[in-house]
Amino acid sequence: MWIQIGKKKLKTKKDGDKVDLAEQSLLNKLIRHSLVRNRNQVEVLQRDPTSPLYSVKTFEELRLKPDLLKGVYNMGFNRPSRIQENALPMMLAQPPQNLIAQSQSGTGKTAAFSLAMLSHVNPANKWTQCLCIAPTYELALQIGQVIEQMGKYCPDVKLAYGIRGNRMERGIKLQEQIVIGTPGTVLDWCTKYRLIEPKKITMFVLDEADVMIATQGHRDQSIRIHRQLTKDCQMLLFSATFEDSVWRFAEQVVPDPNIIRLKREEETLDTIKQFYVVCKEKEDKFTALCNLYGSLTIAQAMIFCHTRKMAACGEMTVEQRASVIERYRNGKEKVLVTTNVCSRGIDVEQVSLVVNFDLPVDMDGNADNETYLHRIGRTGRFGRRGFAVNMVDSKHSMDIINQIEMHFNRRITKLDTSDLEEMESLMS
Ligand SMILES: Nc1ncnc2c1ncn2[C@@H]1O[C@H](COP(=O)(O)OP(=O)(O)OP(=O)(O)O)[C@@H](O)[C@H]1O
Repeated sequence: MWIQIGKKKLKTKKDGDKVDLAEQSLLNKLIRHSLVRNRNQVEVLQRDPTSPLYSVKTFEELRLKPDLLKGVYNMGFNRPSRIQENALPMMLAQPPQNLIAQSQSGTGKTAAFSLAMLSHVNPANKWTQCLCIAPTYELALQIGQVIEQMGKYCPDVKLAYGIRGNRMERGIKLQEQIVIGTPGTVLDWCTKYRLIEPKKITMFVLDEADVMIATQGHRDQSIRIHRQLTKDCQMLLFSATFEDSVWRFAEQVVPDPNIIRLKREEETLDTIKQFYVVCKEKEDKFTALCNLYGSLTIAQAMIFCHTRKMAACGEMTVEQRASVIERYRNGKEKVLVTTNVCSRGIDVEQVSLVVNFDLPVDMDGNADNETYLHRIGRTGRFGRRGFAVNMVDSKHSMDIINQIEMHFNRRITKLDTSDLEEMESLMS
């Protein structure tokens, strides 16, 4: 496979499919180099008052503990983003305050609530104090990795993963102060296995809170966990999207919350350029994809399909799926073909292209605007540039593009993938 970086064209694999380590290392260096350029872009955005990455405060001014400050700087963060600057003081206030918070994809929500949990726990107490639940196994794993990285200099704070396959001995209470997991397993840990004492939980975080509320299975399990907590337990709900009905429900469930909410026109990121390609037949979508690859410098891409069969991940176990994502995260795979299971939260900074091979639709065949936003948000992470390309192969899919444009009041530009010059100028 050939990959183009700037004017350089590099072969990633030698004949016989063996990776040349020196070549690979040079490749990684060049990829990193292009990311360094992007980092400067982040600096610029963080000083632009209209950017969601903008903040007036430093991490020091957010009064983080020294060990956490070390962790944050060790991750390469210089300044907080807007959501971090606004949400952290609310999450750390005394007496504790509830929060429902919305911020665009890739603007540092995970980092914000991870910092809140790490700041909140008392490491001397050897029982679970913070519970965080997320909709998928891979997202729970990813959040756990962020907490581990950030908490690198807090050796007494421990974390347990409440995910499928992580078997624990029944009845023996966990000593880990933080548990991150999916709702089904965490519920089992609270009720069936009694590993967690729900009355001792003082911070409860729902990531991707809208989907946790709107999807029936998740909602029932989350509510059952919530019912066992005390009334004083602090509740923190985060997502990039909240449909109106979901927002109303959240406000009913969360007592007296602080609220951080975006206006509809603020939900999309300017750094992600959105296009659609008209394809006469289904097969044309493959040609369009090849053309995109032929003319773009794509570090990594994510391609979304409707069905697991189409994405060829139907037969995978959650562990297999997680290991594929890990390979992708480490740059060992350049393309991830997936269904909606990876539409939310997955954070891989090198993703420069998202393709909606099949457009996101709801049960009634209408545009699923929230899923659309989460899918395209897999690129353009923390101020980076990204491209989102939608394949349109019918009148119905054109209608969906129009619905999405109207919903976010954003233009999605037509792209002719057979016209290389036009592509270059539009996508530069
Ligand atoms: N203050 C910061 N400075 C630099 N990078 C940051 C900062 N905060 C977060 N990041 C990085 O930005 C990327 C996106 O952050 P994160 O995953 O927390 O976003 P998110 O808002 O939770 O995204 P999503 O809506 O997709 O779940 C991550 O790679 C993270 O390490």
